[in-house]
Amino acid sequence: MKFTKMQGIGNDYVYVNCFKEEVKDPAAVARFVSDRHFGIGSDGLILIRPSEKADCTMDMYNLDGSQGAMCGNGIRCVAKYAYDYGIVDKTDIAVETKAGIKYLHLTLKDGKVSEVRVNMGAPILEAVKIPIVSEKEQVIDESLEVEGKEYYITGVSMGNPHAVIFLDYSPEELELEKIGPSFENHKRFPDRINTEFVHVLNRNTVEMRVWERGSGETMACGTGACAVAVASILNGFTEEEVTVKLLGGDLKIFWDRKENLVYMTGPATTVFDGEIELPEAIA
Ligand SMILES: N[C@H](CCC[C@H](N)C(=O)O)C(=O)O
Repeated sequence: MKFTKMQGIGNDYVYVNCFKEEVKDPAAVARFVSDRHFGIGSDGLILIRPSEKADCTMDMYNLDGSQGAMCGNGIRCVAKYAYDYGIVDKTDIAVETKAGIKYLHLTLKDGKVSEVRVNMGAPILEAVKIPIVSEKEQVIDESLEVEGKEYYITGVSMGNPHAVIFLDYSPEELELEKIGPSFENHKRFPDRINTEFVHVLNRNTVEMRVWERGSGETMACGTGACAVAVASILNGFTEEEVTVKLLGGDLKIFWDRKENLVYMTGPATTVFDGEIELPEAIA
């Protein structure tokens, strides 16, 4: 199977061009290729497939084989891939996802994609649509007990579910691998959840770490950064333009409250092209 390894501020996936390749069992292939010792090593698998309604379709699978509806760092790389590998010959691109069609703009420098701006659509705040079990219609700064400790979460979906927690200290002090799974699998999250731990630095800047549903801690999460910016604005901590500092780099998020649309701007990088022999059982 031919693939391209790409990363968006360190959130790395194996990309397969399904205009040319066929992947019969994406969940199993995701688990195999993601393994950093027996496979290629990645946060998951992204299939780039034809679409009837857009320039292409993005299907995203986490490291554990579960499918996510949307992937922010991933969709920037899909747009760059589509341009670089000739699926499109324009810089305004539409990508179909399970969270609807997303519209992207590629910025070129010396003919190369240097930055990608994504219209991520409207944030979803209704608890039942995230989903998060709650008595209230929205989950804003709501208490959640995890392993006997009380945290306060703000729930936002960007097509995939997020619980945002604000700390008054740097998230680098957290032992994420210890507490992450307890959030991910908490009974109040029927579809599991991506959890972001945030420290507000000023009215336009926050720093965060993320424990992703199905992938564990990643260097960055685009939809997570959008959820963090929305939660920061809802809680009155920042302005509508927020620089989100993640382990792998920064993303610029703008929540246009008038249009109720979230824009994410960041890089997309191709690491290498490769070919891998899949085990017979999943080939
Ligand atoms: N890393 C991705 C998000 C993956 C979300 C996935 N973990 C799920 O929702 O199951 C991003 O850049 O948005």
